[in-house]
Amino acid sequence: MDNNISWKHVSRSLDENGYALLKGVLNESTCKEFIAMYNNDTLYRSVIKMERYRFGKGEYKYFNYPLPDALSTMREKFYHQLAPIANGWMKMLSIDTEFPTKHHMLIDLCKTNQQMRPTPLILRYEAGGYNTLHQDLYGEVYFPFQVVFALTQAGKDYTGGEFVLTEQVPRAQSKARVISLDQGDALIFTTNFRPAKSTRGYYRATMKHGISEVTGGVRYALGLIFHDAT
Ligand SMILES: O=C(O)CCC(=O)C(=O)O
Ligand SMILES: [Fe+2]
Repeated sequence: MDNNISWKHVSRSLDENGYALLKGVLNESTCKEFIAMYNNDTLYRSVIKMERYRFGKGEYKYFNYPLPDALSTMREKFYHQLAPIANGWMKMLSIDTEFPTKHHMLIDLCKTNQQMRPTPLILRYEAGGYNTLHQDLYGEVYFPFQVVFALTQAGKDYTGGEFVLTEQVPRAQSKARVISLDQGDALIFTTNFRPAKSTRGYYRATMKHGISEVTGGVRYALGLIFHDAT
């Protein structure tokens, strides 16, 4: 993983937009290693066919514990940098939550709420696949940011399949953003809301994410969610 991430840029972009795009975080061989893991079923605790739950069309697999080392390490590193930003948001919104500095301490908090199952996942979509707008909340304990890594290359491995982020403020319809990811890029984004500024201070702008329809080829992505699930 590229360690030259500018966390100042990340913090500013999250504050302004609710997401931050990091170019070229994973190299091509690391992306291929994750894709190769997809068919190793010993690595996963469950396989979800998205149609069955009307989540969209495609398939994803939740990793089991112990996570592959590379994934555990990335989760700890990202968490450590994102926790202070999350705490800043909680303050802005007057929410009485303070996230611990280390990821294993968040996992301990999850355990106290019976959230014990890992949530990192790999997703796979073929032509016609898509992911409906949603939020990845799996219990009362949740970390407000998550990360998605593009494992395949748009325009080469697949077409369509763009990341969509919507933002909804009170008494208005949703605004959508489409974010183009290249293979190896990481997108950090808010799981359920961002602080938006008004004349009376900050309020919560609800955000959801999804994937537009894949029109050809096969698209893979790796999702890194920090809290465990019930
Ligand atoms: O890029 C993808 O397919 C995953 C999008 C998503 O829902 C996530 O990362 O949580
Ligand atoms: Fe998601």
